[in-house]
Amino acid sequence: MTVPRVLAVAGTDPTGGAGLQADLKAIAAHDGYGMGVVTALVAQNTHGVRSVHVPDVAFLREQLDAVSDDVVIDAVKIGMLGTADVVRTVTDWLREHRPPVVVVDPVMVATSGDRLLDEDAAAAMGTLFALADLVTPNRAELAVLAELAGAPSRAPLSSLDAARLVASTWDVLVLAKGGHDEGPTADDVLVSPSGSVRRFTAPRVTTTNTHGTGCSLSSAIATLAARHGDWELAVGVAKPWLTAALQGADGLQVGSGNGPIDHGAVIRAALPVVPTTDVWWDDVGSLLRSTIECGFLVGLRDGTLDADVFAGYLAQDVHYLRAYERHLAGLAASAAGGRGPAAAGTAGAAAAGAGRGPAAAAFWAAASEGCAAEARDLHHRRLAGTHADDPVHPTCAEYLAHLQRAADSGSAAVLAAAVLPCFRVYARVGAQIGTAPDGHPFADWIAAYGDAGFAASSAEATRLVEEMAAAATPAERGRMARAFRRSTEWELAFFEMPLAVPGAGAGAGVIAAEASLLR
Ligand SMILES: Nc1ncnc2c1ncn2[C@@H]1O[C@H](COP(=O)(O)OP(=O)(O)OP(=O)(O)O)[C@@H](O)[C@H]1O
Ligand SMILES: Cc1ncc(COP(=O)(O)O)c(N)n1
Repeated sequence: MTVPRVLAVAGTDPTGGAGLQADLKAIAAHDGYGMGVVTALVAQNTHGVRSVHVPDVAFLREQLDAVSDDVVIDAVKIGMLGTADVVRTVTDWLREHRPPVVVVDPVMVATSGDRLLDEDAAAAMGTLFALADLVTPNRAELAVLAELAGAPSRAPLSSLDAARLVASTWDVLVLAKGGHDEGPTADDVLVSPSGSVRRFTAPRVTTTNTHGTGCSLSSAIATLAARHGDWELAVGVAKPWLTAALQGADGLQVGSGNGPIDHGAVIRAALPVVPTTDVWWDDVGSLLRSTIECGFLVGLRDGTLDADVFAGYLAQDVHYLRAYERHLAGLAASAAGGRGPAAAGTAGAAAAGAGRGPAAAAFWAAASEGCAAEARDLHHRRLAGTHADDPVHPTCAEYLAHLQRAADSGSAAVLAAAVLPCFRVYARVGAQIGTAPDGHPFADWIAAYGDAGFAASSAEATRLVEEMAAAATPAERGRMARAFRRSTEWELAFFEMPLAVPGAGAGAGVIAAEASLLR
């Protein structure tokens, strides 16, 4: 089954709620390929129409021909036409290039009350209807069309009779929309030229954000009719989609008047939720591969690493852990509501209370204590007498300076993102290295990397950072992402440091080459 190629011929709405912009969203929401020919440029927003510019009809024809000369059109939806000249131009084009599905939404007056079709143009609509499969008037438009079809203006017909008259007059299906009716349901009635009727009912949604419902419904129906080849199926699928879009409308917060419906409501509900920290993790994929493959870790895994090189690495690790321990303690204090990096208080994740509370504080405090114990143990057990007095290597110093900047940023969320790679990279390295055979020179170290408790800590740290990212402002989330990426770069540099050629920058070259674009 190919993706339906659906052309919308309509006016514009720069705020994206109605007209061509809404059409394209509705078509995309139903897995169609949307195309658009502009009949009128409308300066409007959720409060109403400010002005309308109708381009020359010769240009309109050029737009229409540009599409039909090149693309097979499976369905066309016609919306705002504006003037009688435009109606005639579109009608002439349609006579020559009639696609298999033609839906006309006879847009006459906007929700705001502004006229979108000249009075003399309504009369020209009849010839257009005769070329259509389906016409979708609202209540007021149906009354005008019924009059055009010869109904007496002094004794108005019921909606059903008006729809039957319009359908039989132009041999077209009519969907008489009930959005402007009252009652607990919003019912649309599909009437055929022979007078048969099918009612589509939906709960009425309590909202003032109904801008563009008509445009969206007709585009959805055109796309679905092109796919299913059946009008009742098309209306039956489009109607609950529209109801869901209305239910989501208040959540959009677009404009302060009659806002748009949420065209993405149904799709969003079906999309997988991708945690922010997973997005960051994917972003550093190549750094992680370089880390796993670096000479130091390969030597550690296969046991060929020089013991003195390893001791030199551990000496730097001790320097690192002592600072890292302080940052984790800072996060614990901040999570507990005391003095910590968030105390300087930017509005954002910390202010929203994310990643805070006694459990978060206890987690960071335990992690900090774990670090302190690890540093002491390494210092006494592994380094005794060898590298105990090594000065801080520039790579280690720069990584720590990066963590300090994160701590000084005033955002606990940024600091939490900056400390996270140390958890995650080590847990990943542990999982990758697996278990060492008996007698392996670095067996105890490899066991520490692969410790299940450490993997669980990494998962918990990730969960807390995820919470903070979810509550952060976009700007703060961006700073978190960059702090995370930068720390991951430093993790790689740290592993490359022991085997780096002296004077070559000891890993700093990697940072220069792969550094984040923005710090
Ligand atoms: N409050 C509502 N709750 C549920 N459905 C609604 C509501 N308002 C409108 N609808 C539905 O929206 C669709 C459009 O109907 P409506 O009668 O409002 O057309 P319209 O006036 O052409 O739309 P527009 O607001 O774009 O001009 C119909 O399916 C209608 O039943
Ligand atoms: C270009 C254009 N087409 C149609 C409508 C009707 O939509 P609504 O009645 O929801 O304002 C509109 N406002 N603008």
